[in-house]
Amino acid sequence: MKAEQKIIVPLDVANITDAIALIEKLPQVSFWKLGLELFTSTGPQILQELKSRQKRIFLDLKFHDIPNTVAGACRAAAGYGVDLLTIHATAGRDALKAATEAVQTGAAQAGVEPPKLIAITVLTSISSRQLAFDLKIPLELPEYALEMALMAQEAGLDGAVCSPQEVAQLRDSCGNEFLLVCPGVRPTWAEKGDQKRSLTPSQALQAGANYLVIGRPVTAAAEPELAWKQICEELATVA
Ligand SMILES: O=C(O)c1cc(=O)[nH]c(=O)n1[C@@H]1O[C@H](COP(=O)(O)O)[C@@H](O)[C@H]1O
Repeated sequence: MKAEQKIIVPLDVANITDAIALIEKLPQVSFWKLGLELFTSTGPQILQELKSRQKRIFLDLKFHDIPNTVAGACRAAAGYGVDLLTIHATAGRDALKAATEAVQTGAAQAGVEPPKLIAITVLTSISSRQLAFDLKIPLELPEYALEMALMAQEAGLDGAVCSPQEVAQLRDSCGNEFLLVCPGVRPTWAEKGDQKRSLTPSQALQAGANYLVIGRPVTAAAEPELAWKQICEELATVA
């Protein structure tokens, strides 16, 4: 796979018009993420736009609820025929197992390929200090992220979302088949914004990430195409 196919760009925009404008501004992007903002504002409508352009789709709805409810949501989401789907590991082992089964059922009922189900370990906007003081988690952040990933793996999920700072450790412990997706990626020239545990694209890939989610460094750049090109050039040096 070419390095640029490992970059997922989020459609973090308010409406379908802005989403289509972004997709058309960056025709080189082959993998798009549909997240909470756009899905809440416009529903699944944008999925058809992406499919008609042969794009891969990460449906990032970050489910977090009781087992019965996440199972229902996963069944419905799997029916859309997307490539990746998220759930929070902190929904717990029973919810993760129920979700794993539900994506298979939902996809089979719709006659589509099931998505890879991946678990959020610790959001990349959370610092070690916030994990300890606000969320009252007594483990060190890397250890906690690893525990969440291992629980997801035991529950039968396909992979996890983690920050680039934990990806090497997760890769070592979870093996090569486990999909590791890293947001919180920042080229040296980009602002961090609300991301607390970032590394550069080349560092994240070298550390073992399968995919990088890179949003604002590209989408909020004065020249998004140029920013995309710079990131691809950086990645080509490691791929
Ligand atoms: O699930 C995600 O994609 C995700 C998990 C996480 O821990 N941190 C995180 O930033 N994300 C998403 O990754 C994207 C990062 O965007 P930028 O910070 O603009 O690069 C956003 O769409 C977030 O919703």
